[in-house]
Amino acid sequence: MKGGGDVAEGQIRQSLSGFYDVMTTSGRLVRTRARGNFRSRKITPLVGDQVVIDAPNDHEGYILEVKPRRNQLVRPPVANVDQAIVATAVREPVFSTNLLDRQLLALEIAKIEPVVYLTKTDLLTAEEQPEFVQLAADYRQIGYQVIYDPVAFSQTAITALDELLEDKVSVIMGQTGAGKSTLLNHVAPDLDLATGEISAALNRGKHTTRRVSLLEVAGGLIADTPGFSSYDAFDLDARSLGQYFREFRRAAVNCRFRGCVHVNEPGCAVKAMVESGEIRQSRYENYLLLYQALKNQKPNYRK
Ligand SMILES: Nc1nc2c(ncn2[C@@H]2O[C@H](COP(=O)(O)OP(=O)(O)OP(=O)(O)O)[C@@H](O)[C@H]2O)c(=O)[nH]1
Ligand SMILES: [Zn+2]
Repeated sequence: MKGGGDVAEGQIRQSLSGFYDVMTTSGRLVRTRARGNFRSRKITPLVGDQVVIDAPNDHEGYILEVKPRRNQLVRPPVANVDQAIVATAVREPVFSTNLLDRQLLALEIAKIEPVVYLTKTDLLTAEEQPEFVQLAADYRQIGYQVIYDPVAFSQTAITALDELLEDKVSVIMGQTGAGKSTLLNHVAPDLDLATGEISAALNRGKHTTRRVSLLEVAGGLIADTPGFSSYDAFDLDARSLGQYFREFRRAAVNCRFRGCVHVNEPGCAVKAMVESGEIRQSRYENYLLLYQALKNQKPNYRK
C-alpha cells in the first residue's frame, strides 16, 4: 500500500452514512472514509475524534488513525466531550430533582462536566422563584455550574453560556420540551432551529439517516444531536453510587466504616450532614431511590 503524500491531522466534525468530514488543523474540511483494515480492528470513528488522515486534493480521503479518546458517549455518538449543558425546565415539563440527579449521575459516570441551565424561568410566579434560587445555590455548593436567570434569556445568562461554550466541545441534553432548541437559538441565532427540530434529528422514529455533527457555536463546538436519556440503565454497582454524588464522596471520608453506603450504617457522615441540612434532603432521597433501583437491577449481561 502506497502511503499518500497528504497526511494531515484533524477532528471529525460530521458523520453520515459511512463518511466522516474532518476539519484539518490547517482549516480544510475533508470528506473521508475509514479504511477497511482499520474498521476490522473494531474501532468505529466518532464525531469529535482527533484523527490522522490521508487527505488528497483530488478525491475523498481516508482515516488512518484515531487518537486515544478522553471519553465517549453513545447518545449522541460523540467522543472527547468537554461538557454537557443540562437544559432543565422549571416547569412544563414538571420540574423534578430526581431527573436532574439522574442526569448528573450519568454525566459523572461518563466523566463529562455538567452545566445546569434552568429554562422556562419566566413561567415561575414570584412565590415560586425562591425555590429555584435555593436549588441553584445548593447545586453550586455541590460543585456544579448552574445558570439560573429569572428573566429567561437575559443577556447576562446568554453571555455566561457563550463563555462556557468557547473552545469546548459540548452536548446539550434535557427532556423533550425542556427548551433545548430554543436555548441554542439564543446562543446561535444563525442556526435557526425549529423548536422541536432537535428531537426530530434525534433519530427517534422515522429518521433513518444517522447524521451527527458538531456545529460551530460561540467559539466552540456543540453536537447537533441531544444527549442520552437519563432513563438508560446505569452500568454501576450500587455500592459505588456514592462516589458519583460529589458531596457524598467528600463527606464519606468521615463515615465510620469504609465502604459505607450511607443507608443503615452507624456513624455515617453523609446522613449526619443530611440531618444538619448541609446536604440537600432531595439529593439524599434521590440517592436512596437510585441505590434501591441499582440493587434490584438485573445483572447486565455484556459481551
Ligand atoms: N415560556 C417559555 N417557553 C419556552 C422557553 N424555552 C422554550 N419554550 C417553549 O417550550 C417549547 C419546547 O421548546 P423546545 O426548544 O422545542 O424544546 P426542546 O428541548 O428542543 O424539545 P425537543 O425538541 O422536543 O427535545 C416550545 O414551545 C418553546 O417555545 C422559555 O424559556 N420560556
Ligand atoms: Zn456513610
